[in-house]
Amino acid sequence: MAETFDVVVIGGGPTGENVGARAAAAGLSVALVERELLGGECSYWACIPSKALLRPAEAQWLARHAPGVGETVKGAIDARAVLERRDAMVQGYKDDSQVKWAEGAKLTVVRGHGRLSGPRTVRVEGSGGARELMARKAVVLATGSRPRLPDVPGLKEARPWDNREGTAAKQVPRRLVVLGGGAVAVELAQAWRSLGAEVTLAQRGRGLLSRFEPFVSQEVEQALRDSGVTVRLGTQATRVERPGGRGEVTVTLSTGEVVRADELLVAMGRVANTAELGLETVGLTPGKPVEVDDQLRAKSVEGGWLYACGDVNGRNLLTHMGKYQARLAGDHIAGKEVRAWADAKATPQVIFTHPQVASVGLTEAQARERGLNVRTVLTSLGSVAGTSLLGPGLGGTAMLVVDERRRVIVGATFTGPGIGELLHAATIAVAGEVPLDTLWHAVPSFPTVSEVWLRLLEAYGL
Ligand SMILES: Cc1cc2nc3c(=O)[nH]c(=O)nc-3n(C[C@H](O)[C@H](O)[C@H](O)COP(=O)(O)OP(=O)(O)OC[C@H]3O[C@@H](n4cnc5c(N)ncnc54)[C@H](O)[C@@H]3O)c2cc1C
Ligand SMILES: NC(=O)c1ccc[n+]([C@@H]2O[C@H](COP(=O)([O-])OP(=O)(O)OC[C@H]3O[C@@H](n4cnc5c(N)ncnc54)[C@H](O)[C@@H]3O)[C@@H](O)[C@H]2O)c1
Repeated sequence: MAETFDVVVIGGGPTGENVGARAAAAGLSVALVERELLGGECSYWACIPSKALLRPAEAQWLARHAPGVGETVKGAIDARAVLERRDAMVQGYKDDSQVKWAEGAKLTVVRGHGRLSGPRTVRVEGSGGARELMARKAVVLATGSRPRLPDVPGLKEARPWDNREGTAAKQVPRRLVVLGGGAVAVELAQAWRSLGAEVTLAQRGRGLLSRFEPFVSQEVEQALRDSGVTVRLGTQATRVERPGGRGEVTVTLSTGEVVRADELLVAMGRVANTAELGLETVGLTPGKPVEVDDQLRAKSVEGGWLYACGDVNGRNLLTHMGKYQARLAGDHIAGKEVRAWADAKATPQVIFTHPQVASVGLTEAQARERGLNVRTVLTSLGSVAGTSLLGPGLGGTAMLVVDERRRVIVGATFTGPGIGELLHAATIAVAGEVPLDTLWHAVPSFPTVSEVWLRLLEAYGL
């Protein structure tokens, strides 16, 4: 006999938890199906542990630049203490506190692998057997993503690290090769280097973090080199050898260079978790992201009962954007009118390297592709007293992309120490379409790094 709920959510990561909580807060009954740990990839093997691994290196870097302090900060980071802190931040890979939270939010947690077995029905297979769940109003797919493993000869057999081992390893490898040049690659390369590993990063493209403004790539490359990471650009692995999948790994690059290491980390993008989700029972194609409309409903499924939020829909693979979609989907299921527009024009992101990278909205290239008449302004972070006070040698760059027709900011990018905390001002300006002439009256305090906003507006001509 099927158990009936108003809403059945498959996947209890940050997205699934939030959509469930939002719907439950509106008075709907919600089943939250999770096959592993409530809290998802983000809590245990992605955002949280990677930031826990990176934070000490940033603190050390900032302290070393602080006048009068730098000289006192000598020696290497205590890797054991950092790994212990990481373990604490991931709650020892246990989800008791998240379960408690979910129960407090009136969600019924169902353990097991969920899959659609037809319209509005979900079959859950867990250790206690199979259960059939029926959804009166909606089924929400929030199953996230998994790492993409390219078809490089010998790569799979070499048993490489992905984001799981790359964030959960119990020991620091002596030598680490990182394949990829996106967010995961740059963050984890710098993290493991700071803990003592010799790191070589090999990236196929000509630059790192290619989705950002081009200056970001150059600055992050320099920062990685300054941290002691060996960076190889415009190259990719053509062969990987590791007899028996253990011990030394040998990576041959397309340039002919051979790199030997103790571990190999693959950070080459993600694949939506839709392969074993029963999508075929409702006319969708397994293995691909579930395409959604602006109400987060799966396109081409009749009746509007199937939603997909977070990494699984491929819109924006970021926790905060998954949670944004989740809030809107939860509201829509509860009967409110919603439209998810921030995805397309005001997505913020912070890369937690030192220096940090923070951006929101469109890059100059994206804005031009959309046919906007744009003008950019660029300034150095070092131009304000707030940055100088952090210490000599700390700088960065700030850039705005302005839509000339409307005189509003459509994109902003910053690099610099702790700059992620400056981003929300830009996100408000972009999402709120605040006219530049109004922004001129948003006075930043002296002497904060935020005064860079003044320099940017002056550079624009205000
Ligand atoms: C190393 C790394 C660092 C990152 N750092 C950041 C960061 O700093 N900031 C940021 O915003 N983003 C970051 N991300 C991206 C972020 O982790 C994802 O965008 C986020 O986890 C997506 O949340 P989600 O709920 O959609 O999916 P997930 O977190 O992947 O959760 C999906 C859940 O669904 C469960 N599940 C899957 N299939 C089924 C099924 N059939 N039945 C039952 N349960 C199922 C899974 O077990 C999992 O618990 C990082 C990613 C990586 C890899
Ligand atoms: N701080 C953050 O916000 C943060 C941190 C980590 C991850 N994330 C998110 O998680 C997602 C996954 O990150 P990611 O770094 O794995 O993916 P990504 O898409 O950001 O980067 C993938 C990288 O792999 C390279 N690549 C892809 N295929 C390749 C191939 N066959 N050979 C060689 N190189 C190849 C690409 O050039 C690119 O540099 C991203 O969407 C990212 O935004 C966010």
